[in-house]
Amino acid sequence: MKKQINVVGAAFLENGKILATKRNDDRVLGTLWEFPGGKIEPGETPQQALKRELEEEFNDEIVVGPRVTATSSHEYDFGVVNLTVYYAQFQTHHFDLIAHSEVKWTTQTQLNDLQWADADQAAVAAITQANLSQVVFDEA
Ligand SMILES: Nc1nc2c([nH]c(=O)n2[C@H]2C[C@H](O)[C@@H](COP(=O)(O)OP(=O)(O)OP(=O)(O)O)O2)c(=O)[nH]1
Repeated sequence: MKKQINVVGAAFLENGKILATKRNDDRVLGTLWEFPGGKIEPGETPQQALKRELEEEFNDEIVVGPRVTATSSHEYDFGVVNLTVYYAQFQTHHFDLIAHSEVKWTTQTQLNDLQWADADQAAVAAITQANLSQVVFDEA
């Protein structure tokens, strides 16, 4: 069986726009757009993993909101990525680009103009169809 890689991503929502990020070129899938985040480590909840990753990648504290849609799996040559995306908001605004080469705040329709990693298709489709004004952040 191929290696299973459990990954969590953040769909940051601000003023009706969603943050799309492009990984540094030297990383796996470096030419594609993704939701910032990374692998869930043993013993972590998805929310804890997301907070840790965003501190590592942007040096920011975040609030994790509801899940965008069900976990979706995609088989790459290096393994199977099981991706879960959550809506999120920034609590701090350092926004240091430590692991990314490009970031873009996009409207729902503009999301479809970007070339996303294969595992992201379901989340992108769900966000495109969502009523973003009804996404609630309990902790915020
Ligand atoms: N963060 C993130 N990763 C994604 C998305 N879509 C997708 O297929 N992936 C893949 C790329 C990677 O294989 C994996 C995430 O792992 P990661 O962000 O820790 O990337 P990495 O392999 O560079 O990390 P590392 O082993 O160097 O610590 O999931 C996405 O939207 N966000």
